[in-house]
Amino acid sequence: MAKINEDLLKERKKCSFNTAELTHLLDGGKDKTLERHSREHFFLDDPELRSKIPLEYLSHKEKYEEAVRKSCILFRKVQELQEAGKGGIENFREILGGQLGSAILKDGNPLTLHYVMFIPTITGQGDFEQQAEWMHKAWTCSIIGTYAQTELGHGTFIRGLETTATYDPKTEEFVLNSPTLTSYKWWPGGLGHSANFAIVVAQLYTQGKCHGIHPFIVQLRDEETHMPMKGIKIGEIGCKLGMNSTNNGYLGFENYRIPRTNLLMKNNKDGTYVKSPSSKLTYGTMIFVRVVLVQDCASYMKKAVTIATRYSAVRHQSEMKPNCPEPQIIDYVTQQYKLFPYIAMSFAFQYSASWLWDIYNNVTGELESGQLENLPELHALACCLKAVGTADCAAGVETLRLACGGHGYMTASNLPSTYGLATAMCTYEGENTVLLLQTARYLIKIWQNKKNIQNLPTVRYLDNALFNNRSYEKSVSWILSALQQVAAAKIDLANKHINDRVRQGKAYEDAWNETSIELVAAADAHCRTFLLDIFNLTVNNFQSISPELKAVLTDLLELYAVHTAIRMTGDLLRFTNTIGKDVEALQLWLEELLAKIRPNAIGIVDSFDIRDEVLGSALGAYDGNVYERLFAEAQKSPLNHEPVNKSFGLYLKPFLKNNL
Ligand SMILES: CCCCC/C=C\C/C=C\C/C=C\C/C=C\C/C=C\CCCCC(=O)SCCNC(=O)CCNC(=O)[C@H](O)C(C)(C)COP(=O)(O)OP(=O)(O)OC[C@H]1O[C@@H](n2cnc3c(N)ncnc32)[C@H](O)[C@@H]1OP(=O)(O)O
Ligand SMILES: Cc1cc2nc3c(=O)[nH]c(=O)nc-3n(C[C@H](O)[C@H](O)[C@H](O)COP(=O)(O)OP(=O)(O)OC[C@H]3O[C@@H](n4cnc5c(N)ncnc54)[C@H](O)[C@@H]3O)c2cc1C
Repeated sequence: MAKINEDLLKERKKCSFNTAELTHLLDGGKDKTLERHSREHFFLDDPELRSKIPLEYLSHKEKYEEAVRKSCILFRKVQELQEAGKGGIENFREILGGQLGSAILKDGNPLTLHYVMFIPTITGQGDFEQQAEWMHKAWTCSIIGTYAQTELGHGTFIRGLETTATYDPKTEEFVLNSPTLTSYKWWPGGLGHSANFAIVVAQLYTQGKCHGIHPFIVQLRDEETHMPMKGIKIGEIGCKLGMNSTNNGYLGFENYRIPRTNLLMKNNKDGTYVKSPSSKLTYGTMIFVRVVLVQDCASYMKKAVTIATRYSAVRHQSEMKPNCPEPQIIDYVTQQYKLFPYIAMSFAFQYSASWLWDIYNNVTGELESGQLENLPELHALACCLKAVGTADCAAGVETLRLACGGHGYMTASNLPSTYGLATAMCTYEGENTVLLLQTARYLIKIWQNKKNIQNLPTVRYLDNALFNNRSYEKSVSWILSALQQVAAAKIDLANKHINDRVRQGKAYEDAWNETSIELVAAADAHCRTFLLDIFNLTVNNFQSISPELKAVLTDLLELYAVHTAIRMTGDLLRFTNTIGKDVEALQLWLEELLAKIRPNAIGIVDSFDIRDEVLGSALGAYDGNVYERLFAEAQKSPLNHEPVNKSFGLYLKPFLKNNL
């Protein structure tokens, strides 16, 4: 084992709590930690899953080929675990998103959509016979699928998709067509050259009538040769900001025929076209992915904040006092302000993600028995948590990269590619503004009709929050109550402005659009009250943890609360009876909390227990040997493999001669 950096050794001695206790708490128990370790060992210690050359130095094509190689091994290994009875959702969570997946495939996995959307859509939308026909092939990976919904012309407005599936009663087939350039499918992961099947979302036509969008199972490529099927035009969409191994593709159809039975029929039981009880049931896979993405936000944030916090303990810079040694940069309070709120935020997102996952499972259970009443609340919550979680995560990763100064800009820090993964989440699975407007739509409806509100756990606070008006106290409960009042006031005001505009003669839709900046802000505030509420409830409910750990979690909870409140200072002053002096008190409380967390900062990020291979960072490794690792990474540059590059003879030398 490498020698541990002296600063980190000192930091670890300062820690006031048992880091293993926090690790177990975060994992859900010691058994779960051991399970995770064994899973990490199974994947990360497999030499086949390592790359010989860092990805950054490969061409676009080579990156893809290496990603396919690794994805196949990953999937084979997941199947081995399933067969050995060691299966479970955690395996998928870890290798598809989260930490293991992004450690092994830093720039994305071209086969992810198979498990994340193809299989869930067959399960959620297929009838019994269809599941019997397709699930075995999909589970055993005899076929690899993707989810082809977005088109060149439409991603958000899916009712506007243009791909057509027209029923031909003579042959009992659907005929798929891409009538325009804008109707080409565009974006689906793995569609370019990896998948041989896809769920294709298309407008269903029977007897000249359009019945709206429906999902179909479509074969794209020959199962033996992988050549595109006749009538299928397919390829990759090209280079992106990040995720360059995910093989996002395009797809067009020319009179491409598929059997009638490939229309997913869970909601059309007798095989003839019957309108489903809610057209939104077709959107179920999107809810599922939004729910799991919130967990990924916590994972990426933990990873980035571990890297930046360890680096900040090792890095020394400037003089705080004349003639004193250069301090660790973690001792600058501005630096603490860049780091510690994101440590706290990781907890907030983990706890809310876990609540959301439970609510999701309850509601999907109800949907199976035809109960739809709780779907709108789930949809509204999943939309805002996905939007706020991914936005905070991307902004957090960028702040943490900046906190690492120049070295944070190196790919060897692993912060740039983590940002690439995080910022993509803000767009895919529903663009964030659009999702916040979905939440706002729900909140406005609730505001206009509060009859049933006490049965709706995520919004029942709105019943009386408008009049909270509590005077300032230094407590989380005061901040929560103030945030709830802000959310209620924002919803109330947006509702009033919509109504005013309608009264002035505007169409409701125009009034909505003119009020939409306020609506987005209302949804954002509502989401932040939920995040704080759940963090607070979770910490308060921990019964059997040590007082030392409880104290640390309380510090983090308070920091999250105060940080949120300070970010919303204008709203507090505007919508609650907070006054200038209270804001000053909040600021002092924030500074007090940063100082309290400072001695435990390294202990807390150590408790995240993220292996060096997962961090993938010269700046964040457990041993803190930052400079040695940066130097070693530089040696991997192909330019350093020869003393003189051929460009010298070709260009530089003649250029230098010409300038003589
Ligand atoms: C087999 C084992 C599997 C295990 C896997 C386990 C774990 C996986 C773990 C980890 C993986 C983690 C992460 C994954 C990692 C990497 C991911 C890599 C790649 C990501 C792939 C990304 C894929 C995509 O992007 S797919 C495309 C997604 N597209 C969108 O999201 C489009 C967004 N647009 C929409 O959703 C809609 O069009 C809209 C904006 C909502 C508008 O729709 P519209 O019909 O116009 O609706 P309208 O506004 O009129 O509202 C009508 C009404 O419906 C309600 N509504 C809307 N949507 C829903 C919904 N989804 N559910 C319920 N209800 C909905 C809406 O509120 C309105 O209601 P009302 O009239 O007001 O009552
Ligand atoms: C990395 C990545 C992977 C993806 N993978 C897949 C995949 O596997 N399968 C798939 O089908 N798709 C996939 N997508 C597509 C993705 O789901 C869409 O890009 C996303 O839903 C956003 O839609 P859009 O591109 O049409 O954006 P647009 O809707 O065109 O957004 C552009 C701007 O318009 C605004 N806007 C649009 N509508 C409204 C509105 N109603 N009100 C207010 N503002 C509005 C948005 O806020 C945004 O600012 C992927 C995308 C990315 C980036």
